[in-house]
Amino acid sequence: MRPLDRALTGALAHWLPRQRWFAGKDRPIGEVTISSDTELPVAAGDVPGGPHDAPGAHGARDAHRAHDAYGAHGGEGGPVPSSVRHVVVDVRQGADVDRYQLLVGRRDELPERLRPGEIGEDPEGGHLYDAVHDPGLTRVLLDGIAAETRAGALRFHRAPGVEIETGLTAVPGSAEQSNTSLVFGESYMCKLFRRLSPGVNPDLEVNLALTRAGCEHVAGVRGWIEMEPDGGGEPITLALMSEYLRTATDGWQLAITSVRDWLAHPGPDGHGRYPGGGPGSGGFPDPTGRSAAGLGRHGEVIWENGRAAAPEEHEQPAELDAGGAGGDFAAEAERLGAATAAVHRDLAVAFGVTTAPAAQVRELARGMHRQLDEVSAAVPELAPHAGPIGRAFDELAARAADIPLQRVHGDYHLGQVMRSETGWVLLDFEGEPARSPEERRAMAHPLRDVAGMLRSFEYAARFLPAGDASLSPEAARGLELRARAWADRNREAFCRGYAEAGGADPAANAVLIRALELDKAVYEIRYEARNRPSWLPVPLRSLEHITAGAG
Ligand SMILES: Nc1ncnc2c1ncn2[C@@H]1O[C@H](COP(=O)(O)OP(=O)(O)O)[C@@H](O)[C@H]1O
Ligand SMILES: O=P(O)(O)O[C@H]1O[C@H](CO)[C@@H](O[C@H]2O[C@H](CO)[C@@H](O)[C@H](O)[C@H]2O)[C@H](O)[C@H]1O
Repeated sequence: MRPLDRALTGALAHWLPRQRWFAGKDRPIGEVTISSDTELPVAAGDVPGGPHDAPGAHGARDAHRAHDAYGAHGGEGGPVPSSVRHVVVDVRQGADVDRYQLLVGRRDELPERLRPGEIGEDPEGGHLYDAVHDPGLTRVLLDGIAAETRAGALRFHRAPGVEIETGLTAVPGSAEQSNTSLVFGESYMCKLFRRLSPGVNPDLEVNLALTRAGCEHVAGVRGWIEMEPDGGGEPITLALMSEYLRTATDGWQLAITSVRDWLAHPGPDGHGRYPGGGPGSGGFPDPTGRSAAGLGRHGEVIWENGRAAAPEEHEQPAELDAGGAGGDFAAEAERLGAATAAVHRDLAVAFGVTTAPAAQVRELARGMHRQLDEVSAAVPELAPHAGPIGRAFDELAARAADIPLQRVHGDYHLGQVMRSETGWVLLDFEGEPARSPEERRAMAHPLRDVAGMLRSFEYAARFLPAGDASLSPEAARGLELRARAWADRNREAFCRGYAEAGGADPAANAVLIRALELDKAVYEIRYEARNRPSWLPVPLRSLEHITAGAG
């Protein structure tokens, strides 16, 4: 192995667990090996910070000369590379080996803006860094798609009939996400799938099919990148480039804004404050400067039904009507339900529908139990809820009947939808990142997506207070009552919109949807433990509510 590669793999063992998209934060890394390494030459161009933008960038035109590629002088932080390495690494953690892709740049000196992406040092001098933050280098992706380039095993594709505008600067997306997205100008969003799976990525497969079907609820596909595997077989999808929804707003942000309004909503006594700021934030002051009604200075319940409060745990006081606050989300939730039903209809046409016999439903319930056992063993906080959750799965098995199956979104939540000026757009048909490729592409009952979105309403409602460790138990209980009111209102509106637009009625499938929702909650517990441990209280609080009284 070259000293440079040894340095890179050694540094990655420390760097990878600190990345948001790295899925194995709960286990130590045994070994990192490079499975593919392709140098991508960056063509001359006008992108700010690009190789030819640096004063004195002599030698940069010959992209194949490794030293010159990194060795020209001048510009902010020294020489600007004229090529970037596309590296695929295998990461061994115990018996598991996961494959990740990286764009690795090398500079003699790292400018300030690239320092957060530093991976490690080159033994011959200089720094290796995550090149997704370097617009001078990431343009190679856009240029490659525009020109349908081939480089080593990499294949760049343009969507049929699409012209690509080049010369756009890429900025990494700022959203909370499992992959890395680059926004080119205001035109394209290119998502680099960080953890690679064999074969076509369902996000590409489904988005292409829905784009071809003229579905108005997806971002149109503009291109993609894939890699031919060693020894042949189906190409591995590396990236998907879609139309950038410039004016659209993330569903999660819209929902959180609504929740914030609701928590700050004044009530009859004029008391209270809005205390929370989300997991790990330590809280922040009431942005409205006024008091939240129903809640005391520390968020505790101080009024209910016009008197001092001491509600039963499951009581829903009349004042806790989440429709009363400004920024009510229910009309949007209903529209989102209708858009979801429309996409399910298009998916059914594009990929077909099959019937799962009752025996398969019982197998589904067994799979839910298996996941519950695994996650309960790994995350002790789940154990107290395992009994009621398991009983919901048993009930699904006991009442099993034939159900229809089709392709679905598979990991549906508020961060996967955007509200554009024309309506809701669904994103990211990749399925749950922790599932196997076969599971991600498997057909499922469409209510699985409905259950996913119901979980997301539970998350949005609790996200702000969940991170505030300074709340007294009573204050936390007061905020929990408010969270429930918001979640219930939006859950109901979403389900109504879904059923009225022709989707299966969740109310008529109560056993199935409860099992699906609890199964998703168990998945979330594992997801948070592995990826964002500070978020664990969010699904746990919701589980406390959902499983309370279930025996
Ligand atoms: N086509 C697009 N236009 C604008 N923003 C987008 C687009 N696709 C995704 N986003 C934004 O990026 C975020 C992450 O995208 P997503 O596809 O869910 O990535 P990941 O698989 O990494 O979670 C979304 O929540 C949304 O805010
Ligand atoms: O968007 P991804 O495909 O990467 O999905 C994974 O990450 C999600 C978080 O980014 C995670 O979603 C969970 O957190 C959301 C809030 O951030 C919440 O709205 C969802 O309901 C909750 O499941 C998702 O589970 C995971 O697969």
